[in-house]
Amino acid sequence: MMAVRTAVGWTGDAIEIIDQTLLPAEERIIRLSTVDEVVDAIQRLAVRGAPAIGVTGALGVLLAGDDDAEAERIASARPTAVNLRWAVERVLAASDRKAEALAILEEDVAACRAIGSYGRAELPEASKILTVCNTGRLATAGWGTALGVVYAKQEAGEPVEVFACETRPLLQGARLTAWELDDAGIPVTVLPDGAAPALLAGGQIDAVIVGADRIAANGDTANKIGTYALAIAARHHGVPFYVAAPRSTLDPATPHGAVIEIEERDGSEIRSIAGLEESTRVWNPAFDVTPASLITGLITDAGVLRAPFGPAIEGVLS
Ligand SMILES: CSC[C@H]1O[C@H](OP(=O)(O)O)[C@H](O)[C@@H]1O
Repeated sequence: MMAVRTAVGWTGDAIEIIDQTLLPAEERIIRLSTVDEVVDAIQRLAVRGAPAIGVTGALGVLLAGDDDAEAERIASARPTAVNLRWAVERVLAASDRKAEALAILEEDVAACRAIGSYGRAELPEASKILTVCNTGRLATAGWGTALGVVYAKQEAGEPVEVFACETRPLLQGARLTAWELDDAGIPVTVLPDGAAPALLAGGQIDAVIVGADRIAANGDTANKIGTYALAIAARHHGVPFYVAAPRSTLDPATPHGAVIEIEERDGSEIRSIAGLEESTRVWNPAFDVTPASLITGLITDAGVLRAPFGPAIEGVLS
């Protein structure tokens, strides 16, 4: 079994993940020993979160043997998180693929800690943070990105409280962030996604911190659906809005947010909540794009990047 209770680990000949579809009711660790199992786990969000699926993809290449077509199935399992294809292609190009895959895992652990440290320095000592989706140890190989900032504050003995949007339709906030933070002894309040602007209007939130699935060269950021609405409300109420992500989520090949492919998921994820007929039409995008103009800073493992984001991103990737 995994020593560290994070999203993904390597046993030496298989991948182990926490099956996040079962949380919070059950913390079950499952083994992924084939490419089919890896693709299935990524697509049904048994393992999820841009950095975590990147690490899973990297380790998945080791299960694909020398069949690059099988590795491509992993890289294309979900389209929006840049980390997945980036990690698969980096391992495919390596002379020692196992060493490269394990290096990607260890780099993510270190990146999470660096993000935590840089993010902590951005916030008041006692902070109330609003977030969406899940960006903690269930979304990375380490302690998380946006939630990594929260864990860094806890580790430093600074008072921190989190308000977590439930994050419909799959409820990553209500099911996963609340479970993680309760487990860590960090105060967390779950709220309906639609209540976030009213919470921001109340003036008690010190910062909004979210994760990212792909950050374009100009700083436009794709993240869980609902993030854009948070950014608009935060700007309207003068609350700082940060995106926390490792450099592996920066995508210089994508010039701006309008060209980021947004994963559209099956309508059954919505219909099942409301008991809708199969004939009911549904639009179920998994992500949206927040324009760089609404972002206060990009908290990365190389520091906090500020506008103009283009040169700043180029600087940390050069
Ligand atoms: C550490 S950021 C992870 C990022 O991925 C999540 O999406 P999903 O749960 O569909 O994998 C969400 O966008 C998070 O911000």
